[in-house]
Amino acid sequence: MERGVLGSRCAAGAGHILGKKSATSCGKTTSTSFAGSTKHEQNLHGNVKPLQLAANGSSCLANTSPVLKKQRNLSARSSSAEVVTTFDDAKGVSSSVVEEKIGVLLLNLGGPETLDDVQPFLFNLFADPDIIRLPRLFRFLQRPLAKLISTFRAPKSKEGYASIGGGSPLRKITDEQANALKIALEKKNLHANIYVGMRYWYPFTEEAIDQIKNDKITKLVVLPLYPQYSISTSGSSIRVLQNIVKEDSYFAGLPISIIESWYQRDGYVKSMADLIEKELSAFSNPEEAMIFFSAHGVPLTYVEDAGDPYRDQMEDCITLIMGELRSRGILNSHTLAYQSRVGPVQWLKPYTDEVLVELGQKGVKSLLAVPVSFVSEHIETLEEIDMEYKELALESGIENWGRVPALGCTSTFISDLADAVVEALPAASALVTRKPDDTDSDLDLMHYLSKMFLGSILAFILLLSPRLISAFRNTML
Ligand SMILES: C=CC1=C(C)c2cc3[nH]c(cc4nc(cc5[nH]c(cc1n2)c(C)c5CCC(=O)O)C(CCC(=O)O)=C4C)c(C)c3C=C
Ligand SMILES: [Fe+2]
Repeated sequence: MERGVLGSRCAAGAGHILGKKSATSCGKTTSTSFAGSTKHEQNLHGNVKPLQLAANGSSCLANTSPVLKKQRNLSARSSSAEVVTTFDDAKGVSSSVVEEKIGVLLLNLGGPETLDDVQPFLFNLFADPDIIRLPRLFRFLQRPLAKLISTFRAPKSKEGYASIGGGSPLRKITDEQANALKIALEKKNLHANIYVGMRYWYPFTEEAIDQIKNDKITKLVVLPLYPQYSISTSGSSIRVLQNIVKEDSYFAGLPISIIESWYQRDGYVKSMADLIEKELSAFSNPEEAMIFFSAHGVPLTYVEDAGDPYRDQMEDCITLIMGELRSRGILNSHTLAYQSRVGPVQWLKPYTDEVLVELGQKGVKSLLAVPVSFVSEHIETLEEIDMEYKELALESGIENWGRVPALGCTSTFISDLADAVVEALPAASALVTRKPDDTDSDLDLMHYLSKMFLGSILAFILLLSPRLISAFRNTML
């Protein structure tokens, strides 16, 4: 992992842990279980799943088929300590108090905070095997390739970040959401520590996970801040956790419940519909405006070859939001397109930029853009949609342009996320892990050395070859 100033920001990461004192100041409820037995309630909540590792240690979440069911509403369990009643031989019943410390880990992408952070941030992103999926045989190229792509991509990305104030707002917004979630949970009588773990920048997921261990959390709910599941987003962050669970006995025994996706929750759907309804009313002829859902894309192979449920979930999400709007008598036309493609491969279609031009040519005059794959403002809303796509739309003949803001800390939305956490808690169970054996570590060392060797040769060749570089630049930018 590449870090801007190594070590110096770790303290900032620790600042993202909210409510460390809560465990001592909360109420109790009683639950009864027989000594030694743990109740595993797997798949109880539709999309809430205790994480399981396959026997080969790889994730079985990536190929999870989309879960399109509505979540069941289970009653809230508000506790930070529970009385465990055990049957003590023939003597009778004895009780002991086990302190429960609940943690909620919010997973997000992270973004560069300054322009100097852009290249190392991009390196971390492209070094992720869930972002650039190389065949196993070529995995040794991952880091040299990440170095190369991040170096070439950085100037363009920097321009984007410069135009939105010199850095990503993601950290600040995610911290605000974490605070708001903590308060919403407290209102529901659940006291929890909230941790923020970013995949590619500070505070890194690994830092948050360290802190969870230091705080001796006894039950953890993992909540990716992406409404829909993709291998490249929630999947990638969950993999970081899985890898730690494999190595660490504390995490191997920690009851964890992972909320894989939550776009189908009523609270989210209604909050999105509220925002759309409000923004539509700003048009002089609201009923004429087309609702234009723009989702972040993924390469087509993710969906077609790797079984990523992202596209199915996205389409289902749009159907649910439109259903809610129709039930309110809002009958506007709508469409879905995918934005932000990177590199030479085919991404999910249709592409946002192409659809905007077509709509303009077809005579659409009013358009409301709705970013739908993310719940915070970020470079792709503030720069790509608000600047690039708006300009393209206006050039293409669209006259009236509007954009729905990201949900951010909207109270109905945060309150629903809090409900999702409460509902996920009973499903928490220890993860199934496999300890690496000695042969694995020998192989790992050989693998690592050969990777380093071949990777260095390749980086050397590529960096010395101007023709290759200019061909590469033409495809990546
Ligand atoms: C659901 C959301 C996202 C998916 C899916 C996703 C996939 C994905 N992204 C890239 C490449 C880049 N993403 C970048 C920024 C970025 N991506 C998301 C969300 C999803 N990405 C967000 C919220 C952000 C912005 C963070 C911020 O700082 O505000 C970038 C960097 C910006 C740029 O240069 O455009 C890149 C690059 C790939 C390759 C991918 C799927 C494989
Ligand atoms: Fe992205």
